[in-house]
Amino acid sequence: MPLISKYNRPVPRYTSYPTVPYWQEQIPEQERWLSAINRRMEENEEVSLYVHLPFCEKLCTYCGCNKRITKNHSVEHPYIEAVLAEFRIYLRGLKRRPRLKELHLGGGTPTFFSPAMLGHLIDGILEHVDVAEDHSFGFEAHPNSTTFEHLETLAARGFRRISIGIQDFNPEILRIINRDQSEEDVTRTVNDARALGYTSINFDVIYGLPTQDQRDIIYTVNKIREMRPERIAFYGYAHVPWVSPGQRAYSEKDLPQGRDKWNLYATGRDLLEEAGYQDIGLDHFSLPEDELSKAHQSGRLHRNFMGYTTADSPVTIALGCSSIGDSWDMYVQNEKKVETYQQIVLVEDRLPIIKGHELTESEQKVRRHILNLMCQGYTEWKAETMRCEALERAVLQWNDMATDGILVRSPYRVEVLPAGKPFLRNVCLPLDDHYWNRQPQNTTFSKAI
Ligand SMILES: C=Cc1c2[nH]c(c1C)Cc1[nH]c(c(CCC(=O)O)c1C)Cc1[nH]c(c(C)c1CCC(=O)O)Cc1[nH]c(c(C)c1C=C)C2
Ligand SMILES: C[C@H]1O[C@@H](n2cnc3c(N)ncnc32)[C@H](O)[C@@H]1O
Ligand code: MET
Ligand code: SF4
Repeated sequence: MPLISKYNRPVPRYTSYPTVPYWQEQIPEQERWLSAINRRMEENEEVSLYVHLPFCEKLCTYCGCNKRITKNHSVEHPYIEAVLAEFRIYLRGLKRRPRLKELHLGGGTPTFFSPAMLGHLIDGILEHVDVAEDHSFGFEAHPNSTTFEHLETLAARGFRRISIGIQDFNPEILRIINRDQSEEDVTRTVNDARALGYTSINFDVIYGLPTQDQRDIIYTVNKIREMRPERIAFYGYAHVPWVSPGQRAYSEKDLPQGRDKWNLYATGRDLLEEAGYQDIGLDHFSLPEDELSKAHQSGRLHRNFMGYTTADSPVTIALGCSSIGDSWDMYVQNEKKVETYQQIVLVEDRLPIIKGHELTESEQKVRRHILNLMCQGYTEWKAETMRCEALERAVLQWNDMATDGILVRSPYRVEVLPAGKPFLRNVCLPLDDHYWNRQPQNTTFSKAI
């Protein structure tokens, strides 16, 4: 397939636009960020809350997330106190009482924390907010540390969604990526979650792990078919050893690349579709009865830093180290180092913002087009409000892509074809003014496939 060689180059994942490497130099002021949130909340007091819980007991060598490895659980208490202190700083600055629509505990490993500590965290948040009737609360679970008590504690506080890190089911692959997890751990977590009333279970799975081959993907997808989680995040392994030195633990020669990696993806996708999962766009599959599939069909899909969601993008307040907040016209990111984060919040009593970006009007339009492509597979600009300069360059490049058969063009419209779905990131690239003004060094983004 020649398309692979043409499109398999470093491309941003577009979890944000502009992407983080192109954010402004200056650090945004706390007051500016608070007024951006307040402005947004004047129209809609709903809030999406993300809490980053960075600790893990053991390093999975492929991991590209912001995490801290330790077996010392005395870190739990000061960290939770810092998160609650950070939330209180927000509450002081907000003009309205938030109505909590989404709550997501990400990591690192939220289940590193004891159930009691997580209960304390959630209670400390819920006491200051109203909860939206159609709220969606979820957390990331490591199968080897998720107990019945964790699931029970969070279910009692309104959690109905759980995302389980699987990566691969083959014990040999798990050994190579230094991951302690058994099939029994996963089955137990899934069964307990279902028994406790969780309605949406997600599995994170990765293709392209070191030494992973067709048999591993088939084996893994067959296990998925048996357990039937509502959603699958099927990620391509991102090799970024300059950010995640743990990835130097294995030889690059063992990484499936190019056509081999593509075939792993294609096999996984075909088997998932055969089992009734729908491809809803970049990396994500879901069963037709799941909210995500329904939102996809009715055009209500939204995408944020954590993947796809169904909400109409309320403001995201992000707590914890390295978290990213988003008011649609502004992003901020928190200090990444645990100790510095805690010092700023607990001692200096201010928000730990270390970078951010205020979007210009044209950046907001580009962001809208990228979201449309990622969430609906098409975008349009007949309306004056959707026009921006970036489209002039984009249209030229899209016309070329149309001849490759990955998208169709019509006046004021571009639509990605099924054959183009794996190249969604490439279809967004022509819109990225920052990228074309200043092309990055090779060590910024991971490859498309
Ligand atoms: C739980 C771990 C997380 C994963 N992604 C994120 C978290 C917290 C959120 C995230 N992902 C990226 C950014 C940077 C934002 C941007 O530039 O727009 C954030 C905040 C993008 C990203 N993700 C990975 C890499 C290498 C990059 C940057 C470069 C690029 O755009 O390619 C690796 C990676 N991390 C996660 C996944 C699923 C993943 C790759 C598939 C989890
Ligand atoms: C949160 C999820 O992110 C995925 N994840 C973490 N690191 C990487 C990487 N380097 N490449 C691809 N996916 C990754 C895992 O599947 C994890 O469960
Ligand atoms: N840490 C958990 C796991 O690996 C959750 C996903 S990775 C952030 O299973
Ligand atoms: S994959 Fe999950 S458990 Fe493993 S190091 Fe990354 S955050 Fe921790």
